[in-house]
Amino acid sequence: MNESTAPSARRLRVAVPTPQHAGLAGLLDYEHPDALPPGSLVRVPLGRRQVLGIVWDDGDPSEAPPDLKPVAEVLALPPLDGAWRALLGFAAAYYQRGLGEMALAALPTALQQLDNAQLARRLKRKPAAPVTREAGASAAAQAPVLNASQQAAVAAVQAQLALPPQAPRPPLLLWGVTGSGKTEVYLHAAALALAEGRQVLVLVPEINLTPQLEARFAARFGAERIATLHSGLTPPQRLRHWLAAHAGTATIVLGTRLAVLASLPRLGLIVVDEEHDASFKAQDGARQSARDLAVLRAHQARVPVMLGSATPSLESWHNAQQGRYLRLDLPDRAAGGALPSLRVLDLSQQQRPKGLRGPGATPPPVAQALLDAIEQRRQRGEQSLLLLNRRGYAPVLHCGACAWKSACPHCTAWRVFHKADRTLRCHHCGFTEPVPRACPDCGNQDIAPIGRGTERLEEQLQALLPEARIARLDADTTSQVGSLERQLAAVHAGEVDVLVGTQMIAKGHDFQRVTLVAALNPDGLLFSSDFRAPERLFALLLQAAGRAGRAGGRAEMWLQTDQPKHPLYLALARHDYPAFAASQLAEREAAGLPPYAHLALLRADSKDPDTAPAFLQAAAEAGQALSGEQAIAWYPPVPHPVARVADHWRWQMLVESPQRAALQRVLAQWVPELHALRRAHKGLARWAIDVDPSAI
Ligand SMILES: Nc1ncnc2c1ncn2[C@@H]1O[C@H](COP(=O)(O)OP(=O)(O)OP(=O)(O)O)[C@@H](O)[C@H]1O
Ligand SMILES: [Zn+2]
Repeated sequence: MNESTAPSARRLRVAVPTPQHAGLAGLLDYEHPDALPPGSLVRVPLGRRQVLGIVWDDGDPSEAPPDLKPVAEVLALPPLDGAWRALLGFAAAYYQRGLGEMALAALPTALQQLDNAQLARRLKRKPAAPVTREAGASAAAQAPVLNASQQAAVAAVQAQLALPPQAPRPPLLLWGVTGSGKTEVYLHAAALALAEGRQVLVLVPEINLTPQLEARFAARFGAERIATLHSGLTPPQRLRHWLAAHAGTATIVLGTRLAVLASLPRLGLIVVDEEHDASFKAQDGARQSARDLAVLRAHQARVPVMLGSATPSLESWHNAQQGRYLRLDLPDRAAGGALPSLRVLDLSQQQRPKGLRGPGATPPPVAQALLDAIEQRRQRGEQSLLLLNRRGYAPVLHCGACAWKSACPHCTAWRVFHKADRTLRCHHCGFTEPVPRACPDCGNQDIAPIGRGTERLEEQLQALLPEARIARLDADTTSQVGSLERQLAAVHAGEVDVLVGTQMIAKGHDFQRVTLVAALNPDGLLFSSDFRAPERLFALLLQAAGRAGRAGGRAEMWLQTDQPKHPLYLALARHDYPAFAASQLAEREAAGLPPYAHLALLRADSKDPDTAPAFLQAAAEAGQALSGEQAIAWYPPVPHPVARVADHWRWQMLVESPQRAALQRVLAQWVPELHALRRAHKGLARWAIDVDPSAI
């Protein structure tokens, strides 16, 4: 024992935000006179900076060497509990990230900047009232009487809540057709957990779905109990809501994928709505899946987790078939309406509508029969939704004289023509320029848009239906704070006859007057190279169809396609998700794809075209040498589907194994080698491992 160490000086292991690429696990030693409970938030010196850190485990006084740097400040906050630290520990290991990096990234950034006095003031404040229409609704909002299937689903949650801690709790997969009252099940299940004094975590895939769900929870339970966590909050808002969850004053925490890592000391139930949605998988940082972490978190915390969807992910469906998840079905619409019938329009058989002929006219956006159906709805005071999964006016501008096209100079992609502000915008790197008056290459004045996005659809439709009130909902029309809420309110109020939009209009909304939904150009996804594309397309179309006929009465879903007999569309027409899932799972099994195999991608970018593939090639060789007898397949590097973005060449290589544990073991051995290889490939801009990638 070192005599010069003060007897009370403690050595503490502190998680600090060192990036994984620095090669540090993220736990560094500091000293402090007192024992600090694990989970304490501290400020510590790191290099020349002072950073936020988390005391990770118990200190050891006997080992404290004399040269340790002292903890600079201890934040006056309750410590992060052991369950939270266990969750982060698992997540960092599973996604191959540094523990400190991942744990600190899960905390609000504003926590870095506040001193104890400021923090104390924040803690006294209540969470901000949610900004929603119904925010002021009384806490006594009426709950409908649940139907038998809903009751059975709620009973399953109740049974799990009553189990002793160590008893197994299979995740609950709530498979309910659109409009079957899944949200009502969540509300009742939440009430049970709240009644026991527990916190409820509700995850939704997209930020634009939070306002309406928040409104329903607020109407039932009171807005003051709710904290929201999503990327649309300002740093002070996010801090306030995070603190409310951490202190336990917020008993309902509702948010997008980042909310799964919130500190919830009294967690009692997790709900993942639209669990199939790809947005739950982060596309940067640790690239974690919030859905998968929700299942893990519930398991660790010994609380029920409910995954809800009309079109479950094939992974969850497979888990239910294997008996690992418990499936609960809501086969009927709660309010009594029938599911819409499908009308497939064979595009090759269609006539052009009047008024869109002559030179320069693009093919009609909607066939005449569909146009007539929309007009009939309008005259009856009903609404139509038109889905086109491409925003902007046209995906590319083109010069007829010299064949110039609006390529992005920084990416292997076209720049999209946006007519409203007359710009060409790259949707990959953001590079934006005014539209040239003439062809930049040959000076020809006649440069024309090719193809159609939502902006052009809106314009063309207005010409075809001059009396209709047409609105558009996409990332461009909803970029300003509050604009989404305003536009949705106009639709709910019946001030819109036809709503045109991207997938944003397809998900989750409880529109009461919509009786027709049309997908104008869905075929593209049928032939995508992404193995999950059919699953996504089926989910999107079924979700979209689900927006129609929610108040009862007859409703229709129209599809414009060149492939009227495609099996995916035939299954959709029967609303037959199980048949679709069975055929997809058979294909996945035959091809050795998830859920029958486990994947990881190593991605790398470089400014020059050669470094990234060379790094990946070396990485693949290093991997092969590691895996020995284990059942691991190492694939050669391939360019990313969009090969260059923002002047960087993007490459990736796939690692695959039929066993998740084997893949995890080999990845953990591989990562240190990658750090070494990275130093030997100076031109590499960045690299990252993506475990369970959403596309390959
Ligand atoms: N038991 C019930 N009795 C009467 N109406 C109900 C019942 N449960 C839900 N509803 C109503 O049915 C409609 C659809 O319910 P909800 O939005 O919960 O369905 P959902 O399954 O979440 O829908 P989706 O997945 O399509 O978004 C809502 O207007 C809701 O108020
Ligand atoms: Zn670009």
